[in-house]
Amino acid sequence: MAASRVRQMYLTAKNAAALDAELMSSGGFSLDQLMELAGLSCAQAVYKSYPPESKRRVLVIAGPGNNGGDGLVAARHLKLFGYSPTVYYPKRPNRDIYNRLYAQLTNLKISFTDDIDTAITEADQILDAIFGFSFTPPIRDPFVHVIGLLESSKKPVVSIDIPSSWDVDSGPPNTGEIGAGFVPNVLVSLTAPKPAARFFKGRHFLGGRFVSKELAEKQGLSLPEYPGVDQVVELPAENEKL
Ligand SMILES: NC(=O)C1=CN([C@@H]2O[C@H](COP(=O)(O)OP(=O)(O)OC[C@H]3O[C@@H](n4cnc5c(N)ncnc54)[C@H](O)[C@@H]3O)[C@@H](O)[C@H]2O)[C@H](O)CC1
Ligand SMILES: [K+]
Repeated sequence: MAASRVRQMYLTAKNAAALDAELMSSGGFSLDQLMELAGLSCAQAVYKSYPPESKRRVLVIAGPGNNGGDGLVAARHLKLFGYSPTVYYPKRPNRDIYNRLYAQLTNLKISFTDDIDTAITEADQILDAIFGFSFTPPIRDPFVHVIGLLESSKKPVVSIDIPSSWDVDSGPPNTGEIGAGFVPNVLVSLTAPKPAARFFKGRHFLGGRFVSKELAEKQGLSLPEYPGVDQVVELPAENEKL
């Protein structure tokens, strides 16, 4: 009898990128679809963590890649859920998908800001959509300044896929490096948690409900069931897994 492969929950940076590519090739998904589901998951996780009655002013900090795109999608859903999102998007690549998301947000009268210092001061909470699984340290400007502000701010932060500035596979930066003091309150892992999530102690959701049982099996992934129609499932805290 063939030995069965041990299935685990974590996806390295390399495997996350490969799975993403597979979803968009043999999986038949378009990037727009995946990003829409990813961003909707993140908006739902924000809603479950900080309902709009208490923390309405959400600052979405969007980076230059698809993590930033997830943040733009989330901003649109957050507006529809009753929040007042503002977006800081300092590096906007001229790509069709991002241009369309930008148009959707401006049509909903979601404001964009260039003043990150004031925006953080005025926000009730922050959605960190700066970097995801393609981040490679060390961090470059203007995000060095932004991460520094997030380190010193006491505002609650929800991070998409990884806490930005953390290495996807090895976790938080070393003491003294940029981001060493950046500890978000909530993490929304997409598809599957990345190894850095092992170091995360706050509320942890899984989103990106687009992997079939067969594909999970093929990838050696063990993923939890999503409840009902939810786009997120809450995972046990790291210390509860011990
Ligand atoms: N299947 C899924 O789970 C899906 C996840 N999605 C999201 O996409 C990101 C990964 O997106 P990608 O475009 O590959 O990369 P990033 O957004 O992580 O960032 C790339 C971007 O950042 C720049 N960059 C990299 N390192 C640095 C640095 N040290 N300093 C400054 N800038 C840096 C790089 O040049 C690029 O411009 C994944 O995490 C999910 O959030 C998809 O939306 C859907 C499918
Ligand atoms: K992030």
